[in-house]
Formats: sequence, structure tokens, C-alpha cells
Amino acid sequence: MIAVSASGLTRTFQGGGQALERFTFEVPRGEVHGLLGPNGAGKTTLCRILSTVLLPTGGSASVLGRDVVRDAAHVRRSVGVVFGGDRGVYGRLTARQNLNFWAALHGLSGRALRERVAVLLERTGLTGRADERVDHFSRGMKQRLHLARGLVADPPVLILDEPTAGMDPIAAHEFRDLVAQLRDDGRTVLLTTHDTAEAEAVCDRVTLMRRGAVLATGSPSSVAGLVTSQDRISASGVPAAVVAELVARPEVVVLDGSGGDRVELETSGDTTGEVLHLLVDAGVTRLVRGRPSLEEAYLRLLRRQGMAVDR
Ligand SMILES: Nc1ncnc2c1ncn2[C@@H]1O[C@H](COP(=O)(O)OP(=O)(O)OP(=O)(O)O)[C@@H](O)[C@H]1O
Repeated sequence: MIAVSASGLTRTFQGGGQALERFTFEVPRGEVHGLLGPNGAGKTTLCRILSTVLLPTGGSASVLGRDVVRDAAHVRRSVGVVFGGDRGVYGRLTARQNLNFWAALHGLSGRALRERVAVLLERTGLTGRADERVDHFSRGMKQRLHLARGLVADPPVLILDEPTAGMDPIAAHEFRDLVAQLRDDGRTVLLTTHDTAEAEAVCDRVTLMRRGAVLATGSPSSVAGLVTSQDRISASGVPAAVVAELVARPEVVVLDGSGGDRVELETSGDTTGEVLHLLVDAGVTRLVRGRPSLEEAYLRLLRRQGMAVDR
């Protein structure tokens, strides 16, 4: 069953800004799906439309078969939203008091409320700090509290907008483990990220977005392959004459050719076969052929867009 879908989804802002342009995708139930794209690609706009806080200007979207515009009340009940940052948590209250408040807003009271809050604190690893003021919390703990809030109504679909932005690597790792547990519960998770390593670590599939449209959808490795048709070849023990010959070929991109008998190259199509033959004929046996990682493919995409990349 499809949990989240968008068809020709378009959002234009007053003044002509186009955040989504005929965006179409489907997320099956039980999948962790990553939305990956540079600043301004339209990720947050898509999350806002799917969580019914923003109306589309064209096309349609649905959650568990319910249209986000016509059936907004139903969609709202089935979606938990976790936006990052400090918005929405009350710093002067403790984690438990925050959750008590949100659980009460969802109509829980008495023992049912206390039990639900205890389960959420346990689930998000906050039980030991439940009675501390939230403004003493680290970024990672605040984000776990946000997640607990998103889970108050036990929604089958969760939307996480940059959940690990600003977290240290350990906190981010722990948060990703939590996301994996949510999938194990059978929930569908849609998360936006700029972090390709995160997308590779937690997402079953990713959608790469550019200027409000889908550039590629698939498993993290297949998306890397769609963005680039380049093959990567690393070889060591290469005779100097062969290194020189490879460096001189215009259709071969030499990523690293300065390390004596080691070369790292990018090629594509027929050239890949020719380069491999050349290396094997020269007696090279230490040879690895692969595809660029999702991160390399993503950085290449940003560069193609003329965006500065710091590395
Ligand atoms: N309320 C608004 N009014 C006008 N333009 C907007 C509005 N909200 C978003 N936009 C524009 O729509 C485009 C997509 O923005 P959006 O925030 O969805 O991108 P994003 O992929 O989430 O970016 P980021 O990674 O920076 O969060 C941007 O060009 C943005 O300037």
C-alpha cells in the first residue's frame, strides 16, 4: 500500500517564486524515504503540504489514500511532524511537562496520559532526564523530545524535517537508530536531509530534488548511478608509462595520479573497458572498479547547478 503520494504537485508563491513544480513520487507503507536536495529545492514546502499546513497551487497529494486538501482533518490525524530547532518546545518546562501538555491537547488525561508519556519518554531515551528543564537539554535531546511530541498521537506516518541538523555525530547516530526503530514498528518515515551519509544509513529509498522537481528516486546506490554514469577505477602497481598514458587521455578524468604507481580515475561507457584492458595488459592486478557514492553524485549535481561546494 502507498503511504504518501504526490502527483504533479505544484506550489507557487506570490511574486512568482516556484517551490514545487509538478513534483510526483510515491512512498510505500513502512519505508524510510529521504528527500535530498540543495537549499531551496522545495523539501520543506513538500513537508508542509503533506502535513496540511500549506495548500498546493496545483496537482494533488495524499497520505494513506486521503487527499491532503479535501480530507485535511483525516490526514492531520495520521501524520506526525517533527520540524527541527527550538520551535515548539517549552524551555522552562521539563520534558515530562512538555509531553503532558501535548498529550492533553490530544485529548488524553489521567492514567492514560501518564502511561502514554512514560512510554514516549522511554521510547526516545529521555526517561532519565524527564524531570529536567528543557532549556538545559542538548540539541540532540531537544530533537528527541520533538520526536516524542510527533509520536503523541501514535501516527502511522512521520515527517521529519532535517531531524539531525546541528547535532554532534553521536547524537545524530542515536537519532538514526531511533528512526530505524520507527520503521521496525511499521511506520512510514519521510525525512529531509542534506546529509548523504545519513540518507545512505537510514533510508530505504531517496528522492533527489532539484528546483521543486524530482531528479531521481530509488535506493541510495541506484540514485547515485542515475545522477552519474561515471565508473570509478582505482589501481595500484601501475607502471609509470601507463600512468602517463592514462593521464594524457582527454576522456579519462584523473582524480589522483600523483602517487607514483597509484591512480584513481573516472571514465564512462566504452572508455571504461579500454582503461581496464590497458591496466590488465600492463600486468596490474590491484584494481577496483565501482560507482561514485551518493555523496559524490550529490556534490556533482550541486556543482552542475553552479553551486559552490566547500570541498
Ligand atoms: N513563504 C514563502 N514565500 C515565498 N517563497 C517561498 C516561501 N517558502 C519557500 N519559498 C521559496 O520556495 C523555494 C523552496 O523552499 P523550501 O524551503 O521548500 O526549500 P528546501 O529544499 O526546504 O530548502 P532548505 O534546504 O534551505 O530548507 C525557495 O526558493 C524558497 O525561497
